[in-house]
Amino acid sequence: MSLVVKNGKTVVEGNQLKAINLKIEDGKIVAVSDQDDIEVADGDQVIDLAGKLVSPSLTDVHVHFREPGFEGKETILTGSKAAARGGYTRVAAMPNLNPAPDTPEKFQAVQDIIDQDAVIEVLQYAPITSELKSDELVDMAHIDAFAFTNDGFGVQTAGTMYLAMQEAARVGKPIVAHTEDESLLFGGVMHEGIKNKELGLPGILSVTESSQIARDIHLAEATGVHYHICHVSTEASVAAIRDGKARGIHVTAEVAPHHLILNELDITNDDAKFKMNPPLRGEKDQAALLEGLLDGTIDMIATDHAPHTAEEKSKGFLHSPFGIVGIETAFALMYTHFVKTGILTLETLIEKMAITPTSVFGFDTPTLAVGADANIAVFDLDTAYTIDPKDYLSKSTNTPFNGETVYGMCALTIYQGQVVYQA
Ligand SMILES: NC(=O)N[C@@H](CC(=O)O)C(=O)O
Ligand SMILES: [Zn+2]
Ligand SMILES: [Zn+2]
Repeated sequence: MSLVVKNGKTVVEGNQLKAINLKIEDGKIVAVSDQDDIEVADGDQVIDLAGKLVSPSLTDVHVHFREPGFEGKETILTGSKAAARGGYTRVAAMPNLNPAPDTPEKFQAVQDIIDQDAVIEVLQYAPITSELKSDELVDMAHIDAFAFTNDGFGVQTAGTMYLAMQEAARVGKPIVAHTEDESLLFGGVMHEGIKNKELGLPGILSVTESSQIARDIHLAEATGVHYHICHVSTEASVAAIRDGKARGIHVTAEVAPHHLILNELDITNDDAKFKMNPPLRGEKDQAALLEGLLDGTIDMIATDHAPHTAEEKSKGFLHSPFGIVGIETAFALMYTHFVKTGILTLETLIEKMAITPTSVFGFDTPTLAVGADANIAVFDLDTAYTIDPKDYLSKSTNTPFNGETVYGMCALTIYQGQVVYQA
């Protein structure tokens, strides 16, 4: 039995679309046509897309699925279903878990849950240091992760980071970094700018992030490692990355939709739905992130999907955990704020959400060509949708975007030829 997906549209270039019809068999795309001429045999399943956008499915290199240890917030099953609802068929999950997967055995235990429960491809990161504390390196040669990261925490000393990068370079794996110098934190919970003063809350300086990025870019140069930076949030960070790239250092970076769409002035009150790490920054930072995305300094969009329970998030900026969910709404929010407004083309958006997240890490790059794996996302660009927490497949609903009306919600996701989400 085959699956025929007809009457879609796909991007040719920029915002230019053309008709597309596809036939899928045994997990592969076996026919592609711009005419409605694909043969349908008895028993084939046919899905009529009525003009919706067909894209290679998305990849998110930064999610938190919380299993093992924090299953009340999310699990690999619920997180992967939520990702499928967002149009993703590949995600990379952060290792700030309990226990952290910092030995081959603990890593394999998470892999076993993924093998059993994940509805899409879930790649698990391993920590850089034991228990994500900044001293003892994990056994990088014997942990089967595609990359190492202490996300949630910065690596606090240059010496530890230097040794980690040296070893990662030796085993041919990237170092992925949450950059935060804790000696520059001073108890901050919100960007040190305008809003924290209005609300009387301790601020997080921009240099808390950018000084560690500058340090690490020099260390990456010295060690030759592929150094990838998580959730870049400040103007100075973008400048440091631009400079590093210009000097030929192997540095790559991601930005989260919330840092592109919002800034500190969007925070209405002491409500932790706006609390994430790094924080919503100033207007100049927001503009610099967009500029960095457009000029290629920032390679990709990653959601930093960080689920927390409503109870945990009810305690204001001082006492709630950092983080917001994002994987179910990232494409629609980006489409609504940047493509519909003419700032990004549809081609660029797909590039930053489906193509560069794969090419940067050496994963298979998805295409809509005959012979390719049938990993496909379909987005409805024409129907308005109000983001409703009741619709989430994630266990958690902590985001400031609930209630916002958007275009571009995912209508269908196909992973290895199987429908893993249908609206
Ligand atoms: N981004 C966040 O605010 N929180 C993340 C940790 C992280 O990504 O640093 C989390 O695990 O909740
Ligand atoms: Zn982080
Ligand atoms: Zn994170």
